[in-house]
Amino acid sequence: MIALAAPAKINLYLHIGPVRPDGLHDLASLFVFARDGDVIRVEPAKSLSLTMTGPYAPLLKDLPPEKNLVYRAAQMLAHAAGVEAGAAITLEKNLPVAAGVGGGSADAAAALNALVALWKIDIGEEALIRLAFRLGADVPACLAKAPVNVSGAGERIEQGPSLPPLWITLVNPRVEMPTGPIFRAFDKAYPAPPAPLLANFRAANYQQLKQAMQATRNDLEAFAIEKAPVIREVINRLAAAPGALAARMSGSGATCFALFASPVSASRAARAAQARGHWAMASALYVRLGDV
Ligand SMILES: C[C@@](CO)(OP(=O)(O)O)[C@H](O)COP(=O)(O)OP(=O)(O)OC[C@H]1O[C@@H](n2ccc(N)nc2=O)[C@H](O)[C@@H]1O
Ligand SMILES: Nc1ncnc2c1ncn2[C@@H]1O[C@H](COP(=O)(O)OP(=O)(O)O)[C@@H](O)[C@H]1O
Repeated sequence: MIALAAPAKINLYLHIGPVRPDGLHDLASLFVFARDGDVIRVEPAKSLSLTMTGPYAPLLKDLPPEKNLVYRAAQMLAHAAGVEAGAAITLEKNLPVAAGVGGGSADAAAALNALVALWKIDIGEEALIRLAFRLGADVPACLAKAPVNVSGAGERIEQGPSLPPLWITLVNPRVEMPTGPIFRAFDKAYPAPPAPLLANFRAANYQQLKQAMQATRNDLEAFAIEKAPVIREVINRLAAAPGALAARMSGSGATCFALFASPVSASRAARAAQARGHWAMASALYVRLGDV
């Protein structure tokens, strides 16, 4: 049996540009990953099957298997590599769904990595990235767990900066925020945005990290707040939490995050959010390549 973490993805910043001919937006982002999230387990089997466990599994139970990103990842990989064997896949779904923390993308990426190992497939990195991108714009970046600079619509990935040790608190006010409509609201407000630029995100220490966060933004935040004003309150509370270095929304929302230099401060902020009835999780971040 092979078990792989499918960690929560966080966009430390997210700069959005124009729509491309393929309908996706050009973007520039720094993706980082928490040490916790969903878990994928794969075992040899004659055919392909998917079992779901965990607190958010019930939200996906009505999704037909061929729409589940994990099952689709397995089917596409088997087809691309000419694999006849099956796999018994288990998805432990701990992350909220349609939440801006890339749960489905992380699951798909972990399933690809796990099945490449289980089926002993010799697939090059570039071919795996191309296959991942067909599953979802975020999936290629989720193949890595270290910080990555992401551009294109998600298919261009480069090693990101090393960061100081960081802990993160993720808070979701239990609002589902489908990604497509948020991009469409952005298009209405900015019919001709400039090309998005990767930030020169230097963050060798906490002071630089704070400055780098102040110099960047999440271009989708205002549009998610329009749909769910509670997001603004969540960000303000996180920013005011003792020890918070920065707070922002991730992806298209509604999950927001704060960064901390100490695990105790991160856990305290998560407990405060849970006491208000929100979903919250505190975790360490993968901050450099050697971490993973
Ligand atoms: C916004 C981001 C930032 O990391 O994250 P999430 O909020 O989804 O976690 C991503 O770009 C989301 O990636 P992902 O969730 O994989 O998107 P997909 O399933 O490929 O696309 C869902 C929809 O989002 C829009 N979309 C997505 C990516 C992109 N670069 N441009 C887009 O316009 C399209 O309308 C698309 O139909
Ligand atoms: N394994 C999966 N986990 C979560 N969502 C999935 C999965 N497979 C398919 N989906 C679909 O993908 C959509 C986006 O989910 P998710 O990746 O959690 O959100 P986001 O892209 O905002 O982070 C969900 O609404 C769901 O219908």
